[in-house]
Amino acid sequence: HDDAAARRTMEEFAGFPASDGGDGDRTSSFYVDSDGLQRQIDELASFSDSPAPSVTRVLYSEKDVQARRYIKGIMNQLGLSIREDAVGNIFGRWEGSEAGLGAVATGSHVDAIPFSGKYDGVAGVLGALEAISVLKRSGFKPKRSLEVIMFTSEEPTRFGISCLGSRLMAGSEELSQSLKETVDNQNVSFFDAADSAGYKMHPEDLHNVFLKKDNYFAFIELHIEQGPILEKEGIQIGVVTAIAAPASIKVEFEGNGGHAGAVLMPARNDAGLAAAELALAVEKHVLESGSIDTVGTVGILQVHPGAINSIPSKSHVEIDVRDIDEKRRNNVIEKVHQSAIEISKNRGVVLSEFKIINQDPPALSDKSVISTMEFAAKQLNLDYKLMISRAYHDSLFMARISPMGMIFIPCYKGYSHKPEEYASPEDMANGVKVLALTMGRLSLE
Ligand SMILES: NC(=O)N[C@@H](O)C(=O)O
Ligand SMILES: [Mn+2]
Ligand SMILES: [Mn+2]
Repeated sequence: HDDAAARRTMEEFAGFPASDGGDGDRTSSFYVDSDGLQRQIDELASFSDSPAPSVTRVLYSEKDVQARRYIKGIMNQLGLSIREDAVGNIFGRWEGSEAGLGAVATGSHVDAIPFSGKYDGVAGVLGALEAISVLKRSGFKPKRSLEVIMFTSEEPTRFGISCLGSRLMAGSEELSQSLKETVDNQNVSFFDAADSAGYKMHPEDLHNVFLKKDNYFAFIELHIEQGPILEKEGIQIGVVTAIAAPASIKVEFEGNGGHAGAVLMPARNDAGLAAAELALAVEKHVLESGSIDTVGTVGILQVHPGAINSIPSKSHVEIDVRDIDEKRRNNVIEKVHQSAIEISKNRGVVLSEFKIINQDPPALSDKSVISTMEFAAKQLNLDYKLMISRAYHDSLFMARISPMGMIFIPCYKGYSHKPEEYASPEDMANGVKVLALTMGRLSLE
């Protein structure tokens, strides 16, 4: 990919001759410090509650606080003005010449589910900060301000709520209410956990997290694809056109438990078997949806008391169902609910909870943001592919308050949510350049 084209574009943007220092010239207009970026990715991965190469970084944990401090350190070095809202969404701003105009924002998350990798979310935070460096190095002067956001809790790990920070930014009254009763599996309340991480707040402060609809002119998120398509097809950039609709359900069964030896099979009301049967029912309904785009996962299945010689008296199941077609997904959810009721009847156990935690609509990327990302990839002579995201992202909610777009880069065998997750420095650099060019261009609109 030739930087000359990018340099010409930057000159058009910036309206001044960019230096043409040639190879290795750190000041050349479009230089990505790949080594520096990789160093940051590795350093951030060290803030983990699980051994390398895995990363575990749960919301408001000590490691999360360390990671937040690390990100603010880089924002400081870049001379960005830093703001944090009540729940700890962190904003680093590069003031534009027309600060009154809606800013162009980018960002992602640094929280990581148990035993995952070091690129999910991180690529879109450290990569975004490097994109700002690229623009600053090129001498670019923004008109609209540029803002890098580190969202609080994209992963649903601690409180079962995904995209907690971006949902609130997008004005989720429902969430601001439910957080008042929300506790984690150690019975720690959301507010006590936030307080332990330095985010002391009162429930009514949650409304201050809400952002106005036209707060941002555009929001773009850089992310690893988390699927195998780009790598398989040898394409460098994914231009995301839509994000699939995620839903998550919590189910609890209660039976009467008892002695594994003394209670004969006909006399049992086994909550564990009810959970197992429901897990298979989820798979059945998803496979019968008639579309490959419907996916269903039982990522959490727990039985109580959890003793080999005790019949499970309680079971806890958490189900993740997604599809790019909201109606088709909701049909599956309804069928799963019917199965849960049937199973509880057939097995004489109580369906003590069937709670839909979230049932979000899919999001569409904004056409003009898409064409700007396509323009940027072309300028950089990078092949790109229009594609949908099956994973959800903070972009799903930012789309509610801002024209949204996402940039995907290939990742090794499409691995994600596991330690083997990997994106090459070259692919990271490509993503950073497309993001920088896209933000630069949108900032001048
Ligand atoms: N991008 C990403 O991994 N988001 C997840 O939280 C998900 O489950 O999709
Ligand atoms: Mn993730
Ligand atoms: Mn992510």
